[in-house]
Amino acid sequence: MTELPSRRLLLVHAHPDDESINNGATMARYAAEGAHVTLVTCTLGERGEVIPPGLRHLTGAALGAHRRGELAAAVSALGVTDARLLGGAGRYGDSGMMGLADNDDPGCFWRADVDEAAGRLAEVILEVRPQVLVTYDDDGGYGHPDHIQAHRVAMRAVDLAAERGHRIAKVYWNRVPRSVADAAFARLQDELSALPFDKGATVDDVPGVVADERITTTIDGTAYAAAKTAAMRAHATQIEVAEPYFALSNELAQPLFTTEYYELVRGPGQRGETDLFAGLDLGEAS
Ligand SMILES: CC(=O)N[C@H]1[C@@H](O[C@@H]2[C@H](O)[C@H](O)[C@@H](O)[C@H](O)[C@H]2O)O[C@H](CO)[C@@H](O)[C@@H]1O
Ligand SMILES: [Zn+2]
Repeated sequence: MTELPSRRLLLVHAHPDDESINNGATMARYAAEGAHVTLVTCTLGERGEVIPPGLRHLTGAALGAHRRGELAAAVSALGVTDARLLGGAGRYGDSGMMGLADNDDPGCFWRADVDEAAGRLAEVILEVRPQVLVTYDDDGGYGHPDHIQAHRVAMRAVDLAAERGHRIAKVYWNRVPRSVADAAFARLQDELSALPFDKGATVDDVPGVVADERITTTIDGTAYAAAKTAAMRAHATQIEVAEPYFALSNELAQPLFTTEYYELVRGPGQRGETDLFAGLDLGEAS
């Protein structure tokens, strides 16, 4: 088996597009620095809305296949070569927004057995042996069933992998510090009239906003802004970009962050980190 780089990062996401929105600059930076970046996406997003009128004929499996192609283009823009679908393409269906009848589809990710799905993710962990894992908080950032389930499966897989021989040293949740969000939305209100979007989102619409005190790690991805923006543009059915803002199909403008923030929830570390691998002895057998 080919020797993997000494730094190995695993990110677990719900749908194609979440990786670029939440961690595009981080992924591009670590890939450019030679770390091994593995992305696991849990569904194909086949229940998503479609922004471009010319693509609105895409629904169900056809939309899922198209978004799989968007995901491939996005990870290529980020320089990431190891992108996987949990359990293989289509194993877990898009569950739709919380409260919809879609959530009752027996084949959707929200209805998946967490231990079974986590066992599949643990196999990836035992193969790649990452030191760091990134996922959402227990609300999935904004309460979407697939995001909540991705959190649950990821956190369970960390425990299963540890039982089976690989302990992930550091686990982070995606975050945005409130002071940064407040300042960005103040600027957005000033600039909204010049944007191609009807309205602005609010801070409450942004996943993972927490008090500044909970932020442990700041990844300055300014140098990788172009890669992140290109990756977000690749998800054309879901995202419209008007730098330094973007909107989803709800047409609510929100800031496109190229500095990305994290909360360390497991493992050694301290506030003020600027590296997800901070404090790790990467020479140790792992
Ligand atoms: C960013 C994200 O998680 N997108 C999900 C989400 O999509 C939203 C949903 O369609 C909602 O109805 C829209 O108002 C919003 O603009 C969309 O971003 O949920 C989809 C269905 O589960 C999912 O496919 C998409 O990736
Ligand atoms: Zn999502």
